[in-house]
Amino acid sequence: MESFGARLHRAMRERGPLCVGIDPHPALLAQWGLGDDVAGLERFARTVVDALGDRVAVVKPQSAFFERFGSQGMAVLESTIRQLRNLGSLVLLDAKRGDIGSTVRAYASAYLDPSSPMYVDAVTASPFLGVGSLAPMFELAAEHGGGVFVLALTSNPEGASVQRARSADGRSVAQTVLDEISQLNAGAEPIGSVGAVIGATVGKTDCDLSGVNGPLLAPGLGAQGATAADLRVVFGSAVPAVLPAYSREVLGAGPDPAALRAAADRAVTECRAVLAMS
Ligand SMILES: O=c1ccn([C@@H]2O[C@H](COP(=O)(O)O)[C@@H](O)[C@H]2O)c(=O)[nH]1
Repeated sequence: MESFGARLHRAMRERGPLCVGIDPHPALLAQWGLGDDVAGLERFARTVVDALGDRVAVVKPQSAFFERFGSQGMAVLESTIRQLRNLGSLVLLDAKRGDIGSTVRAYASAYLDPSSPMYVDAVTASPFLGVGSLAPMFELAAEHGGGVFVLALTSNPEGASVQRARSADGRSVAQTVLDEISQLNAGAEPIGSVGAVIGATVGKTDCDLSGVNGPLLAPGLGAQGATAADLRVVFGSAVPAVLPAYSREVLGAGPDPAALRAAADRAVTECRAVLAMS
């Protein structure tokens, strides 16, 4: 069975280094002429899937925008995941799950067990209860060729006070998370299946990314103010491992499918230029 790292590596080579989020904000639904209701949610998600599902390497539905419509929203999320998988893009569910290990086991079976209706290629996870508490996710991902992206240095300004704080041995919390990811990915080729989330907005960091050997998901581009050029500043020589992520910047071009595709193409061209410079 092919690992998530290998599948992602190939998808980025074939389709370009880009992750597009499906974030149906109420303001975007209105901008697209859709209601802030389940029918609007369904139409929004379907339009993004049809426009981008066969050309973007990774699509990242943001679970929160589906959850807010209860069980009907979750049904839309399930069918969105299914449609994306049929069109060949990798599905990264942005759910940022984390808990004590016995509960994480349930999250793992919800998202990383192929028999689950919510089965995706990869999921985002929060390490606030310790990276080790996420072990059931890492184990199930490894068993079924899935991936896990662990928050390290998030794109929001509030993250720094926790993530840049120093732990007892002098390393930042973010570096501690990255070092644990490095151990999980050690020896993996072409790249490991446990990724780190590092915002494109965070500026120069003193983090050592050289041993991570996993994908580096970079949200914060576009609507949050970061540009493709910032990727070099944040990631330095690790920039080839970056998976740039855009949501509102691309979605704002909709609902015209051709305009959505053009926005995604622009993003991939800009990012490819930066990633190729290293
Ligand atoms: O550090 C993080 C982690 C996750 N996100 C998520 O990414 C998208 C960003 O949306 P934009 O419209 O491109 O700003 C959103 O779903 C966030 O929850 C993040 O922004 N930062």
